[in-house]
Amino acid sequence: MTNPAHAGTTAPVLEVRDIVKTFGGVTALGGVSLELRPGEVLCLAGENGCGKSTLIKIISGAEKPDSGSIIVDGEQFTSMDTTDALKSGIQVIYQDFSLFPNLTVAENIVLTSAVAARQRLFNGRASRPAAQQIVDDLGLTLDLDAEVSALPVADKQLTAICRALVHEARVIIMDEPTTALTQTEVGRLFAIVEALRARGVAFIFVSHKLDEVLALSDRVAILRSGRNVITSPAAELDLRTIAQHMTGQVVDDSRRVSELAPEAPPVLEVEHLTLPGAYHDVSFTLRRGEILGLTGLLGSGRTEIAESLFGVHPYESGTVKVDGVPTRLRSIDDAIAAGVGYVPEDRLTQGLFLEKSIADNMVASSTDQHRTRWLTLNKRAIRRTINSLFGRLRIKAPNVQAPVRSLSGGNAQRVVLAKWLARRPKVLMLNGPTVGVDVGSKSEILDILRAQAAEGMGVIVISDDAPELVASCHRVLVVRHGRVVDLLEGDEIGVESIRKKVAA
Ligand SMILES: Nc1ncnc2c1ncn2[C@@H]1O[C@H](COP(=O)(O)OP(=O)(O)OP(=O)(O)O)[C@@H](O)[C@H]1O
Repeated sequence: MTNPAHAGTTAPVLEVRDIVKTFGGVTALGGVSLELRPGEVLCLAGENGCGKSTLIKIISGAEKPDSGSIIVDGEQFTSMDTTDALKSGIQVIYQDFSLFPNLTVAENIVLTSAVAARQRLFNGRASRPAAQQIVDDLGLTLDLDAEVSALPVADKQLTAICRALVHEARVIIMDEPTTALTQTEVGRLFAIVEALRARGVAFIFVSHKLDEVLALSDRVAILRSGRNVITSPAAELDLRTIAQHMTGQVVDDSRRVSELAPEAPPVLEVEHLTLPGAYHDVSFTLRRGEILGLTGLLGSGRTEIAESLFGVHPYESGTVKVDGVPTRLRSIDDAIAAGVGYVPEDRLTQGLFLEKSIADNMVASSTDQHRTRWLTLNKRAIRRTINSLFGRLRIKAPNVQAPVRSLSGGNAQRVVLAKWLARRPKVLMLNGPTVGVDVGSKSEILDILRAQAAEGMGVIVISDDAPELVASCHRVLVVRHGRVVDLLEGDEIGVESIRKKVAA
């Protein structure tokens, strides 16, 4: 959707010229340029590790470039610090929103501007009128006195947007803004973005959910390996073309599920599983070699079901059999011992040792699977597993010894996936396996799951990404208000049918 009032006619509010940034031997940005006009929405897209976050950090003063310049309203900076960026009206809303959980909404909205103005004493009460004005101005219903820790994710995001506006933001950069939102909340966010751009606020969206951001963006800038590939009006691009520019190759997102052997035995049998307040009377069977989708809106109970099967929040009643053996999953240890694995949604905070190497992280929880028959560590097998997973998951890093902390978000996610694959569980559940992962890698990750299933693993993909479910799942369970309400099979599985069932 273009904004004729602003597009192309006015001077840029932000220009980035020939930015170069290296980390040790890695070139994160090899001379990137961009420009952004008032009221414009630019989507910044590219594969994991192509340099998006590094560019954002440089624009917001969190990192210094090796060379290049940033021009805000005609004023040139060779590098900015965070205060320069704030004063120039550049605001970044990261995925975690960087809010203070124990402060109220009003205090959070006003706090950064107080810090930027170097106020020594912050008066929380005095913050209320300024916060109220912004909230009213946007027509939001946000409880200013609520403590941020108690807010749903969408309201936290709105708080972060209001905070950006206190400081007269002229450019708001949003990192994966729609990841944790329901469709209704995405609609509400986009309406706010539309209202703000009409007032001349410009946006950069960094997102892997391209279909969503395409609907809102004027232009799309694509980076590949730290360089500009193309910047083009959104109306002239479709998802397939974007994927091609991002990866440099044709991406296959078609439905590809193998024929299940008629005699494939069940690997997981769940009957009448109930956890009051979360889900009720859930029954299903997963067969060896099968990829089963578990879908539903955020809050439908889909995650809680998986977490119970992994022993995180044990179920209260019902029965579970793994490989035909009745199993009580009271703890994570029980689940792991039974051969059940779970790749959680919030991967970065769960289960990675950031200071340790990729290799160490990959095999951290699979030493038992890598022993010789004399029970000593089988170093050769470990090396083989590490090198094979490093290659198959195309982890972008100089080598397997690089610390996980130095990886881009999407690449760190692959390490978590590698860690679980190294264990070779009987049942692997993955929550949002490709959230935050670029289109090319998404298709590769689905290929890897297909290959694991073909070797006999039972795979459960918990996801609200309909195309991903269609591409990979033999059957799809739909969960609503804590109950399984539908089971889609064969030809019934399509993007529209899944979306309809989920929203019904
Ligand atoms: N602090 C750092 N030390 C070493 N290398 C780094 C550091 N920060 C980024 N890199 C490297 O720079 C490259 C670009 O990373 P960046 O985080 O900007 O990618 P990205 O496009 O945001 O990826 P994603 O979509 O996965 O978040 C990657 O190869 C990454 O490993």
